[in-house]
Amino acid sequence: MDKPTQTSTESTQSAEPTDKPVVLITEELSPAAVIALGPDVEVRRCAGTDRAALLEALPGADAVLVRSATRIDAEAIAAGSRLKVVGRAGVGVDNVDVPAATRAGVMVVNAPTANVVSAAELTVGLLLAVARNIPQAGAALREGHWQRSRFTGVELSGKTLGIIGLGRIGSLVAQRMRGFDMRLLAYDPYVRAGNASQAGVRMTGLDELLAESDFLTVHLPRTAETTGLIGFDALQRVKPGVRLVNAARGGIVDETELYAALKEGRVAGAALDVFATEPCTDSPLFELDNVVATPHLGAGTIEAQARAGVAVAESVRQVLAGRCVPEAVNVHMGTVDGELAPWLALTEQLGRLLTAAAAGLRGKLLVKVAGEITGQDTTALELAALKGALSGVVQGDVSYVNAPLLAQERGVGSELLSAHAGAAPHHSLVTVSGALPSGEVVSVSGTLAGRGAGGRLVEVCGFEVDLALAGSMAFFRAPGGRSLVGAVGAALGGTPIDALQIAHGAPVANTGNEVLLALNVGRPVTRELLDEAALSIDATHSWSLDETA
Ligand SMILES: NC(=O)c1ccc[n+]([C@@H]2O[C@H](COP(=O)([O-])OP(=O)(O)OC[C@H]3O[C@@H](n4cnc5c(N)ncnc54)[C@H](O)[C@@H]3O)[C@@H](O)[C@H]2O)c1
Ligand SMILES: O=C(O)[C@H](O)COP(=O)(O)O
Repeated sequence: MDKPTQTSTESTQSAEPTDKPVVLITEELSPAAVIALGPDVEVRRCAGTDRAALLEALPGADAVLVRSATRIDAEAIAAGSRLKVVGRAGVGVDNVDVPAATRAGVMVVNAPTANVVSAAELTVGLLLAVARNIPQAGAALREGHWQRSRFTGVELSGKTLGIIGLGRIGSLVAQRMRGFDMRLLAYDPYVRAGNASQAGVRMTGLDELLAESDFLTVHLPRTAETTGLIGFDALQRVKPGVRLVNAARGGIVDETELYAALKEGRVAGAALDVFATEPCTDSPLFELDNVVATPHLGAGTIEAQARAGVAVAESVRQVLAGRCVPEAVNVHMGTVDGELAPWLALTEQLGRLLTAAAAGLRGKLLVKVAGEITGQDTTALELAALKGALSGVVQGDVSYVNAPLLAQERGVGSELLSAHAGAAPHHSLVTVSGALPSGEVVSVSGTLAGRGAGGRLVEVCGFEVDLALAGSMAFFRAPGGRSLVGAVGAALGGTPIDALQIAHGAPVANTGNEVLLALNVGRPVTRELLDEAALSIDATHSWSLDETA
């Protein structure tokens, strides 16, 4: 799809058939997101929090665009029988069952950087609010109370800020709070201390951070490991009088334990933007004077919403157009630029051909890339070979998303070897190889003849060929030295033969007296015709591939 010039077609949820891919939007997104989706999709809407409506709308959707309030769990993924992508217009994907999406071959994309500045700025606001009681003082004033001493606060300057999770947002918070003359500590076992110290942050263990911090701020993803991390134990170990901010995810701070610690005064104040269950309107925490609360507003700015909406809409368009995106949460394809794209298609075809030649898939798939193309990130070619190889042996859809999982389940491994040398006489070459049960190695190699040109098959099992890798193809390995062409032609009956090559074993490999007969044929060759032709020339091995399907 090209850059959008018109907005997409919009409709409320409808069962009307449409030619365009359907993008289901389940939460409030920036209008810029809908514009970015472009005219080639039909936009439908439903409330993601209305479970019944969501499950009813999902079967008609090719893509679903959500924020944090829509639960895309295994049931929702199963309901989305034609779903190709879940787009999360924001950072956290804890509301999406990513393993279930992966198994179903559905790509999950997010906008990992779109709202981080807004979230960091809200955190700064919450730190100031909890230090100076700003919202409480304002609310009291509106009720007619001019109470200056009641709302006496504390300074940030000179205090220690403990940052739990020094990722994108934690780092932006650190950068900003240095300007407030705070001493910065961070706990994040996955961050290198060297990088942190350059940013003026000292990495510590969690215990030390809890014991030394006057303010704590949480910037973790919600995972099994982080849920309840700031619970009874951690809150026993804090510096008495600490003030706590959580603008990451509800549930990381245990709300019941926090309530107890606030009541006791061990925690002097808390500012919470996120809650274990959202929306949250009647928490006991809201009864406490020393609690500041906002309704999950971290990403709630015009700028962040526009960035997140546009970024994820762009990714969804790309995925619907069959392209790969770097923001995919559950596919790791490296960088895929325009130049690599035709090589992906070629490698997928080679994978399919290999499975046909090897009559199945087992052991390990080796993907060798040589020549100029190795100047690029070729990681994705390994996935492409797996996708192609599996599509011949797996019931149901194989995609870049579920190919590694499906391969793993079948005990099939893969390896990518990339070396500049070894492509001659071609400018670039991809070879996919695997083993037969006998241990014999089967390989197929292909190249692209030029910009916009289709793939060429240049090697099959050690035999040199030069054939278009397209349409229907048939292959026979047979003893040489006889008239094979006439026999095969007769056996294939009226099947039009567009191109036929007889390749002799040497010099590519020691294939003895055997020859390879490779044909581009005008229509798919049935198993019966293939067997008949193979019998007529005493072929030791025959297979066909239909690339028109
Ligand atoms: N309130 C909002 O509206 C809002 C807006 C944006 C993001 N968020 C949330 O903020 C959080 C942080 O986002 P981010 O973009 O900085 O993510 P990030 O992935 O860049 O950073 C998270 C950090 O947490 C660390 N981490 C992971 N598990 C850990 C553990 N068990 N112990 C210690 N550290 C651990 C990681 O190493 C990483 O450095 C996420 O939960 C995100 O969903 C909330
Ligand atoms: O993870 C995020 O990006 C934030 O929590 C924002 O969530 P939202 O899109 O629902 O505001």
